[in-house]
Amino acid sequence: MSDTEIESSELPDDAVDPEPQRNDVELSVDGLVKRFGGITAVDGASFEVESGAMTGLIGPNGAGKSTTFHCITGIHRPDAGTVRFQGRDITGIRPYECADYGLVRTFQIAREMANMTVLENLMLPAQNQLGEQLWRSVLPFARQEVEREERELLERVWEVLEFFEIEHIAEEKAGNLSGGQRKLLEMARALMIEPEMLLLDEPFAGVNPTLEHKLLDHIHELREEGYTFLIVEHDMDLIMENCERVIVMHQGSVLAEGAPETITSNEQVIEAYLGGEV
Ligand SMILES: Nc1ncnc2c1ncn2[C@@H]1O[C@H](COP(=O)(O)OP(=O)(O)OP(=O)(O)O)[C@@H](O)[C@H]1O
Repeated sequence: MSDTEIESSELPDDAVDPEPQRNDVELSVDGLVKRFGGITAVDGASFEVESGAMTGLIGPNGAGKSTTFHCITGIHRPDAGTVRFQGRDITGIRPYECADYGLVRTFQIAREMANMTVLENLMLPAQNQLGEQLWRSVLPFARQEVEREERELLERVWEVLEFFEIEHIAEEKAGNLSGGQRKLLEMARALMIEPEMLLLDEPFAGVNPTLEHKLLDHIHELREEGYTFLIVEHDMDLIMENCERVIVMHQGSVLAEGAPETITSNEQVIEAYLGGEV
């Protein structure tokens, strides 16, 4: 036995996991509960997301998908349950801590960002980490460091712009973009934080078919590079065609989980969610 290994007999009983977490589980949600007054938005949801996979989270309106996203990324504090990212308990952490760990969700471009250019919008997420301290802008050595970091940041911005093929709109105000271009920008912003896992909330809403294909190509390309995706989306066909696994939420909990073909033939799903139309 190596120094780092611990015999299970040395562990307290409650530390012995009868089903140890597989290495390839990127995110696990266990018994998540979130209430708003008398409404239980998430009611004991449990699921796992595999590393490097594209997983779809679907369910009818009000099923609790967005609230689950908010609980995972620290926007809401869950009333019960645990969230683990890469094996680490991240339940109830702050959104910025979540991003620091590499778990990032896309955000709609806020109204105050609409007057900023695409370039400025991309600089912002990473800029918080740079040149913030006064001493760094005053001391000559630190100033050089800040300048170097800013140069690197700008290089990264252009890399991301090129990846999404939106260099031509770099100087455009975010408020003037089409719905599809905004979605590209939202994802580009998330990539600036250099995440390992991306949570996308309806990334294709309001996107025309051409841009939808482009966005999907980018997502697949990123997936091949090793990024993990969890996507909330209402377009069922799109999820079934593009995700390896699908989680179905209904009334705050997980009704079914599995490969797309098992989901479309699951009677409970057909009954409760698809209304018998599949
Ligand atoms: N901040 C809140 N305050 C009160 N109730 C809320 C709040 N957020 C969500 N809810 C309620 O919780 C339930 C789940 O909502 P949620 O938005 O998570 O569902 P959803 O599956 O994302 O729905 P949709 O597909 O329509 O976006 C709904 O009944 C909703 O009205």
